[in-house]
Amino acid sequence: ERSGRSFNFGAYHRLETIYSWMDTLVSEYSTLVTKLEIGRSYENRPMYVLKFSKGGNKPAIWIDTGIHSREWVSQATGVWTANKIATDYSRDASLLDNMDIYMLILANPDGYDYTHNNNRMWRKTRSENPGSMCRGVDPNRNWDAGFGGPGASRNPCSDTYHGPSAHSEIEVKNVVNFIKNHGNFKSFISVHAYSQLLMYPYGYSCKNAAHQAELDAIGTAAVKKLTSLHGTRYKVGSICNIIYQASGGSIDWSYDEGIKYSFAFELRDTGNSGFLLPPTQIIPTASETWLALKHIMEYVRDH
Ligand SMILES: O=C(CO)C[C@@H](Cc1ccccc1)C(=O)O
Ligand SMILES: [Zn+2]
Repeated sequence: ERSGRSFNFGAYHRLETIYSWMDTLVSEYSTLVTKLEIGRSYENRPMYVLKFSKGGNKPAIWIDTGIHSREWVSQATGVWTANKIATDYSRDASLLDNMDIYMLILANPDGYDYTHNNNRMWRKTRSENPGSMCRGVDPNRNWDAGFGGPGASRNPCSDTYHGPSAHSEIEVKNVVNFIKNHGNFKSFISVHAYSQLLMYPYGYSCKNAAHQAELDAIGTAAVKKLTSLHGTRYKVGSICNIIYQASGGSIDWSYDEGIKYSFAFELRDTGNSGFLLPPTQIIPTASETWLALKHIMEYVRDH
């Protein structure tokens, strides 16, 4: 069946359902979308990346959702966005004439499964920590960017535990290897929830990034378009300045790798529902976020 028609984009789905939906998307848009396995998780679940391309290997944009498993509107937005890219660009291919887009919708599959079957509020990976009863590393503190600095915990029982070493988590290592092997990413976008923020580096320190003014201008323009749809208000700024100091974050690593256009979204809401955002808000959230994503991607294409 056509993935776009029978699949309910306005609901939160289990891991298996999202995986099988990916296969219907690929089969339906086989000239545009391919599915790559970039590695496996700690519990041996495949990490599938969807590649959107008109052929060959062009300068690329990375989008990951669901790195923190409890932030369900992030993965749901990833699913909606993948479908949107496929449906829009199988007709109007302007963006994909010059760029490829890679989407990792389930960046933390073990954690996502755990939120459905055990603990809805689980955030981290599910790796075992030697010498501790507590499991999991915060995958957004595990990157080699100010690793182990302020804004992460050395306590395995903490939700911001940075892990024994940078890239200790296979879920992080798989992405690092993929990005390095590809070697031509221009943009790295990581999607979280909640707080309604569009952030750029750095988190590991409150110093200005070299391209701070440009990133701020892009973010401000992107958020203006987002707000135009449903009036949702976002703040723009560096991670350290508008949320808190956080070391070992993914977009700090990508920026310091030379991927200039590195951003992190914090989707709806501002705390009323928090991580338990009602499914009725999935499509409005994904739709408004698309306007910001599209702005960023078109800017990257043109610069
Ligand atoms: O999960 C969060 C709730 O989405 C906030 C994010 C804020 C953040 C986002 C990107 C890089 C570093 C920190 C986090 O603490 O990792
Ligand atoms: Zn998060």
